[in-house]
Amino acid sequence: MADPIIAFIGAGNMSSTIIGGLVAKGYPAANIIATATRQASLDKLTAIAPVTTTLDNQAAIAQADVVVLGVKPQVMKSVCLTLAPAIQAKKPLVISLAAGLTLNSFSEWLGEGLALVRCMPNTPSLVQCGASGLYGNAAVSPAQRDMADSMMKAVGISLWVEQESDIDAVTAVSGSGPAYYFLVMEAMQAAGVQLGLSPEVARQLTLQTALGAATMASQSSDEAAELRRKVTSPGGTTEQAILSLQADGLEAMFAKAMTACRDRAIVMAKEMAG
Ligand SMILES: NC(=O)C1=CN([C@@H]2O[C@H](COP(=O)(O)OP(=O)(O)OC[C@H]3O[C@@H](n4cnc5c(N)ncnc54)[C@H](OP(=O)(O)O)[C@@H]3O)[C@@H](O)[C@H]2O)C=CC1
Ligand SMILES: O=C(O)[C@@H]1CCC=N1
Repeated sequence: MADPIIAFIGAGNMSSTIIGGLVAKGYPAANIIATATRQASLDKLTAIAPVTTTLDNQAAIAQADVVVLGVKPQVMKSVCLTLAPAIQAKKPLVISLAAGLTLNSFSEWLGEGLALVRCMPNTPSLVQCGASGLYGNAAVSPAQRDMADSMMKAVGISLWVEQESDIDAVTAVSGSGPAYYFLVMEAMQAAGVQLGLSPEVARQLTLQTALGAATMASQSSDEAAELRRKVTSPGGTTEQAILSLQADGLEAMFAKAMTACRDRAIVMAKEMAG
């Protein structure tokens, strides 16, 4: 099916970045409907993308081939219980963006027999540089799998994982990952200022360096470790920075942080199940 009608339930940070990315890529805005609880949120969305909006979730679902659940995990159960009759009547492909929440929970809340996909996207979808992990249940048809895949590929890369629990690892790597890079940028900018640069110069150099390093790493046949080696002259300046970061346990810090992220997804699933 070309350009299915997609209803986004929830028009917050994540939905609006996917919608903005889709429309910027040429997906017809007329085929996208978004809902929220506050009209102000919908007005904010239509300022970036001229999609159809409504405060009526049921009306949105009645027209949809794909329903994207973009509300916070904490309210997902209560929202799903109210959506269940409309979803069972229309039987669209249902895609959850929520961290943690399992396909089993969605089957309990929405009823059995639905094609369900868990998608873990990230906010760089807004600039078509998103990275999404997807996992679907057995009811997802090949055509629906293509729909989910095409939707997320329009805003970046989209990879299917082999088991549902892998989505929690995807959350730790790419779902939450942009925040780690933003934190590194904040730290580099602040350190640049401490070393005497103006905030604006430190900011521009930090951002361009992040962009340059990411672009180079994604276009090069060299692994990141080899690219790093090429910057690091023996006895030179970079070596001192890298030795300092490693002595302070950077790798262990990332392993611990990302395990905490993955574990939080598992705990959220348990807290919000039932
Ligand atoms: N932010 C991120 O980087 C990522 C988020 N996610 C997942 O995406 C989901 C959304 O997160 P995020 O966008 O950050 O959250 P936000 O709080 O920014 O957005 C949530 C949206 O849900 C809307 N909403 C709440 N209740 C209802 C309802 N009953 N009917 C319709 N809309 C409703 C809110 O409406 P209103 O605006 O009117 O309050 C709001 O627009 C979460 O499950 C999260 O785990 C996944 C990957 C990355
Ligand atoms: O922090 C969160 O819970 C969401 C999911 C991944 C990114 N943001």
